[in-house]
Amino acid sequence: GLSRTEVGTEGFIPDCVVIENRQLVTLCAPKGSASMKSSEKGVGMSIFKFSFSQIFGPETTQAELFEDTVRSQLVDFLDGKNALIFSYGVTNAGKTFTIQGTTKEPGILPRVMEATFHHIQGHLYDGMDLKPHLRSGVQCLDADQVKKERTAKAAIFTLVKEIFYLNGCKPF
Ligand SMILES: Nc1ncnc2c1ncn2[C@@H]1O[C@H](COP(=O)(O)OP(=O)(O)OP(=O)(O)O)[C@@H](O)[C@H]1O
Repeated sequence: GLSRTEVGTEGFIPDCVVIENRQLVTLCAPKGSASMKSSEKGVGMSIFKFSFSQIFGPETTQAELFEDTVRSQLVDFLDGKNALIFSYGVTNAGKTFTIQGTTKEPGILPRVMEATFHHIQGHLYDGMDLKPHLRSGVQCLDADQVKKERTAKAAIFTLVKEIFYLNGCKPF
């Protein structure tokens, strides 16, 4: 399999994190660490192996991760099925980077949004008489209720514009 060692990546000590293959990671306690000292005394272990259904190494691009992990869930979601995608890990592990990403390297969330809106293009309902209700219901509004919704929407847009002005940003 692909054997590679994390070297030079911020925060990793060489040989501490070894991606053995697409399914297996070995973690070795660093020299002098508490785990290493206890294992030398015969308490606990200094090497841990973790297996996963698929490991994506540091060379993985946001686009590759999206295609290999999210795309099929997104296709099912657009077909009406439920899907849950979450990131989990210690602080600084890269959760925000993976989900949100950056302008240059957008993560899962903006990619899902783009694909979703692309998918429903031309099918958007721009009437104001249907309102989402609770988890998956829809409320049909009468003329008076529609008027209230329009007023509330206008108020929100005004508020957002004010916030943009206050922050010195261009309004949309
Ligand atoms: N795959 C990656 N490629 C390049 N840089 C990354 C990657 N993953 C994370 N980083 C960088 O590592 C740093 C920590 O990542 P991030 O903020 O996403 O961690 P986090 O798990 O969300 O942390 P916290 O739990 O503290 O919010 C950031 O500067 C981020 O840009």
